[in-house]
Amino acid sequence: MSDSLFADASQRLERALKYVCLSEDTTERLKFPKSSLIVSIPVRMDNGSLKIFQGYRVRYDDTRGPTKGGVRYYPTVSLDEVTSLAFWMTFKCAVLNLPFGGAKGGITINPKELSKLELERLSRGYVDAIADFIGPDIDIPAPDVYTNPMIMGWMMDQYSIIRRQLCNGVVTGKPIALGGSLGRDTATAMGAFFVIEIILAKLSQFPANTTVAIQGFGNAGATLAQLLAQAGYKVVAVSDSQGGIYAKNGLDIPSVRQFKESNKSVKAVYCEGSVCNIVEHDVMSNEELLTLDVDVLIPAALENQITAENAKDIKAKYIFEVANGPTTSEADQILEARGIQVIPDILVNAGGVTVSYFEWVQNRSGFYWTADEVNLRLKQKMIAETEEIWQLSQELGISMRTAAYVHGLNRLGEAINAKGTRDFYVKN
Ligand SMILES: NC(=O)C1=CN([C@@H]2O[C@H](COP(=O)(O)OP(=O)(O)OC[C@H]3O[C@@H](n4cnc5c(N)ncnc54)[C@H](OP(=O)(O)O)[C@@H]3O)[C@@H](O)[C@H]2O)C=CC1
Ligand SMILES: O=C(O)CCC(=O)C(=O)O
Repeated sequence: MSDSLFADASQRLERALKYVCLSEDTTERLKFPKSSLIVSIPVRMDNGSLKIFQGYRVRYDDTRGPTKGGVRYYPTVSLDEVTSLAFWMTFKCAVLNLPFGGAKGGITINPKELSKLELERLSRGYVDAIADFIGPDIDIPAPDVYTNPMIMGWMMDQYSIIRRQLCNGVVTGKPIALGGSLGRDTATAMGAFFVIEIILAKLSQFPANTTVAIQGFGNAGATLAQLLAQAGYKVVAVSDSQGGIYAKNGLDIPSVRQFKESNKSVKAVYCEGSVCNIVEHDVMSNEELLTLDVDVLIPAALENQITAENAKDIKAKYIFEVANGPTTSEADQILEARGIQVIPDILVNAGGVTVSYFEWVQNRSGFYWTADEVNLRLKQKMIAETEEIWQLSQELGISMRTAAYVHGLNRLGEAINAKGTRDFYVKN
């Protein structure tokens, strides 16, 4: 595996470029981020000490519109990771035909170690540091791993203070009371659910005969587990950062969610000495969950989970990538050779940014939609783009991942070409 996540991510672009007709200039542009910002964020801690945290924001490409993408708070966040996530956002927005380019942000921090007030100071400090880099028509942050609507509300408020006017379109995924959209909290999972339903129906894999394992039990993973269980799929395993649980006849997802809420983890070891309503189950590691004998595997936590080391041991027939970048490019080739279908992140998890787009539209128009309107529009978009990518994959005989990149590249390439070469800036 390449040491650089971005170098590995770029290989997907290289593969897809063989199937599109783009000029060399256009191709060259797509290989580099437009601009990258590294900031230091001083935070006064509750004990009076001052700590400096490192933050990032990368705007990858803005040809199709203002850049868009979440902000991650995680101990391993780096410029390389944020650049890769911004790259994926660029393709994701093109795949869903949203009028956005791609961006991402992050802070190297374990937010679980901060008090609520420290977290608020950190989030406001981050916006102070990146304020000239973002804006409703420039770059629009949103939630990602270990960030949430409360943090988005603080960020929007801080930006509005700096600009001395209410700017609720600068951030999406906000609390409803501050201009958030109904349905944004469930959108990533709901979008993934629509993709899973369409693809599995095409492959004659029906809910009652389908076992599912999900890695990651946060906003995306837990909501999707619930949607799948409600639809009759047998969700047999779930996990979080502490490890996983498995029940061969299926877990009762509402009980697991309730249990996690009060015990911080799904892992059964936390059951000891407390009342646990989860059906009888085994505990397992995250690594073990990935190689379970299930029909569907759903990585919904972090990148680089399925690698050249464990790809040969994967037993699932279908992988739906809810996490960004959970499969390395080496693993992709092993899985493809073994006939395991991988449905890629830039399609499967695109429900989140799609409803973020709806939120931005609602903020700009000042006219708010019902949850049914949001979910219906999300469903229409997810179905339409999934069908197109499926057709491309069938016609060209390529994987769903390469087909998704080709689909996005066609739109991106057309937009880059339409802008012209701008050569007069660089020649002479
Ligand atoms: N939220 C969104 O709108 C979107 C999210 N995504 C992607 O989906 C994935 C999950 O995001 P989201 O659900 O929002 O994030 P959350 O912060 O809500 O949840 C993250 C989950 O991952 C678990 N986790 C953290 N570290 C590890 C680890 N080392 N091994 C296994 N599990 C771990 C967490 O465990 P614990 O609960 O114990 O902390 C938690 O259950 C990410 O890849 C994100 O980029 C993609 C598109 C949109
Ligand atoms: O909602 C958004 O704008 C972006 C969500 C995100 O970060 C992602 O899709 O990975």
